Amino acid sequence: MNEQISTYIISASEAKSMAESKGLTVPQLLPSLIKSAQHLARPPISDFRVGSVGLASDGRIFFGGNVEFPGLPLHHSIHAEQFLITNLAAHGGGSKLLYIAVSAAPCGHCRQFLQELRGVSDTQIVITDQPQENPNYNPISSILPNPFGPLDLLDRETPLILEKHDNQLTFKGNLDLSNVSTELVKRDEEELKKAALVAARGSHAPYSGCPSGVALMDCEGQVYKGSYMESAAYNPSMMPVQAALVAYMVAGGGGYERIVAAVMVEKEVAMVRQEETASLAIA
Ligand SMILES: O=c1ccn([C@H]2C[C@H](O)[C@@H](CO)O2)c(=O)[nH]1
Ligand SMILES: [Zn+2]
Repeated sequence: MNEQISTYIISASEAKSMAESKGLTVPQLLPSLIKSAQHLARPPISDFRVGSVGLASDGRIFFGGNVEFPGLPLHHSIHAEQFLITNLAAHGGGSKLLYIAVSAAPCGHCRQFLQELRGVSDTQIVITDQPQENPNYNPISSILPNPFGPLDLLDRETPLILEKHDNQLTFKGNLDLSNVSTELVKRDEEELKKAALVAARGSHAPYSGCPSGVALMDCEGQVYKGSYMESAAYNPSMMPVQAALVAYMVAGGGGYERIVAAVMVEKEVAMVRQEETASLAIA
């Protein structure tokens, strides 16, 4: 009954059969997966494991866990809900978030970050550590009434976080790769560079107009990319290194020491720059 799941995405067919075998609907299944999501968390500072599990409109289940980074300022941490949204944005193919279960009440930043999803007030949320015996789903609007969100700043046509973005960025000339490990062969450098550009093109940065993306490479030459994602309220934004680390973990990446190279792409002249913060995070 309580088997541990060590994957960050469950296919629609598997989700359906898991639910059926327990006599549950798929939304009812989510709270039973919270322990597995908590198991995926990496919180060496707080030792407080937060798990989140979401059901997407394509029937797949997406996981998120909180991630903390010793040696970095606390605002570099990834909250479980943010992890889940980043996972869904990267792998959901435009699917919406219909249901979300979280182990603990989401903080203010997470409630705000969720506003980046179009129509999220209708998404149903359940908080599993609440005192009542059978916690129920309620709309997100019940935990953040009177929200400030993307439509306060953008027109309705601007793509939101789970929608397709193409920022039309291109390289001006040869990218300076002098910071990239010299052990990397030219082919790997090119691949990393291209992946970071793809990530920057997919970045959700409608508020600053300064998209960015990061690509990481592990010691086996595997590449993981992450797109910067802004929040209408600015501070709960998801930085590109963190987004790439989410991709690394979702793909089953192990310890961070296996990451041997990183490339970040952003506009040459940008009001909002990631370079210094990104360098701090990957040092
Ligand atoms: O909404 C929240 C609130 C907190 N945390 C994490 C952040 C940090 O790693 C730990 C303690 O705050 O819990 C989340 O993941 N989500
Ligand atoms: Zn939070």
